[in-house]
Amino acid sequence: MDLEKFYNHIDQNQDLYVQRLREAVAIPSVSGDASYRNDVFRMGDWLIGIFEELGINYKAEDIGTHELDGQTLKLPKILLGSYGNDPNKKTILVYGHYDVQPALKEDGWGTDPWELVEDSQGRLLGRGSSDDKGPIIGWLNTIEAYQKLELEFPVNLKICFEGMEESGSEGIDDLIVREAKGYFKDVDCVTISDNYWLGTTKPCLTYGLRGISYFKLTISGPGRDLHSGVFGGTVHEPMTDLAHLFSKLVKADGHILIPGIYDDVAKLDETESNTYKTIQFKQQELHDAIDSDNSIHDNEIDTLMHRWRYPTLSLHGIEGAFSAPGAKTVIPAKVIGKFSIRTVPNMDPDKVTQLVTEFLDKEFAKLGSKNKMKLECIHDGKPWVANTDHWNYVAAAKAVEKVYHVKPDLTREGGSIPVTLTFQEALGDKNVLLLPMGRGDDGAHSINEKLDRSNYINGIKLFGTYLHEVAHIKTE
Ligand SMILES: C[C@H](N)C(=O)N[C@@H](Cc1c[nH]cn1)C(=O)O
Ligand SMILES: [Zn+2]
Ligand SMILES: [Zn+2]
Repeated sequence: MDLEKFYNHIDQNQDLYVQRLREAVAIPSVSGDASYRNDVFRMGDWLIGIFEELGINYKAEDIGTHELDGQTLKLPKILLGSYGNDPNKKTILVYGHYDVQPALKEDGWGTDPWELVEDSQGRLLGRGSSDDKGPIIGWLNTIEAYQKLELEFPVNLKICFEGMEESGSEGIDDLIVREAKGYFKDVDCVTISDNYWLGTTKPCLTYGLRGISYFKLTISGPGRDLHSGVFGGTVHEPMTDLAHLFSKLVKADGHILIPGIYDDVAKLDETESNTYKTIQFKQQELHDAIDSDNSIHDNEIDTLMHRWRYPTLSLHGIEGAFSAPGAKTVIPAKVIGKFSIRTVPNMDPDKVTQLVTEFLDKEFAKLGSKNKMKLECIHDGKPWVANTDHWNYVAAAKAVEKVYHVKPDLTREGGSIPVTLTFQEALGDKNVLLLPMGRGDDGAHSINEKLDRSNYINGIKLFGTYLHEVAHIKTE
């Protein structure tokens, strides 16, 4: 295959690809907010339109309903696509998600989050540009480029795009297990592009993810919100209890205070320790990505270890608390604290929930409060680490070298993609590769999320080259 011709074609079609991403970003497919559910459906339909244009066989799997914000809602369909069916070719499964995190202009976005805006530095700003609309559309652009150039597609491609990843991937595990010997039967390996380079200049292949256990801690007491001047000092205030409990979970330096939480964390051995020494990463890249220098650790290795191989606990928010500007003197009647624990090998989600429950029950009892406390784990997913000696990683490394003229770093990721381990296990220990498209400063989940035009375009080249390399690599 003439890769130069392939790359030229992609360069020449940049604007078409950007336009596609623009259309996708304009659909606010927020899975975690019931009021956007129709937009998540619309986003699925938009992708189906492209599947049809490209002649991808597909099924849109109905996976039932779930409860959200006190409503029973239909879950977004899981799109299963199939492109090519040649028994002499390898079969690669690509997974991605078409839902996004919430975004409000007033959170601090410089532009409308649902309008793709390209700035003077070639950054394509918009919610979902990097996580994960750019990458999933990247795969579809890759198929189109092969078609337009009338090149033989190098592999059989299976596609699995879901619309609930940002909200715990509800319903997908059952589908994967159910279809392991059906739709996913011939899959040789899995590739996921849903994470980011470590920094801003060097591409990487990612072989590990942290798990996540996400908790909802509800404290309720008074039957209604109260006037603090009239009732302050005479009632147990839910917010006071919650603030107290939050303060017991984690220290300011990030150390988790829940007894037993570190017990199962994999011990650091010399082999692993050595892997951190060669990674190209500078503290300054962390500071640039967070627009601040408030890092806990003062060196790169500790920073990476605390992102990849140690658990962390983050406090995310409080539902029901007064949060508007001004000075409302309210005592909220019910507050719901949200926090999550990023888990690492060899932690077990059920044990994490048990430890958190026992600890908070004990701490709440110490308060002597007449309020009620309820703890729920609303979703969890296990950590994952892969074997990087596999041909899947070798092919991807060759592709990176061809497109970026540099050997990729092998990295782990602090975030979570719960479905990764499900694929690996349900498909009979098939290798899974994370092949990121965007950069470490893309601001996924944050304000001003972006995907650099060069990452998007080179990412399409990378996907096409990777499939070409997979087709040619020896598998024994
Ligand atoms: C790494 C991936 N792009 C991602 O953002 N994953 C989310 C998954 C999640 C779990 N609960 C809510 N979202 C993440 O790591 O936060
Ligand atoms: Zn995400
Ligand atoms: Zn994602």
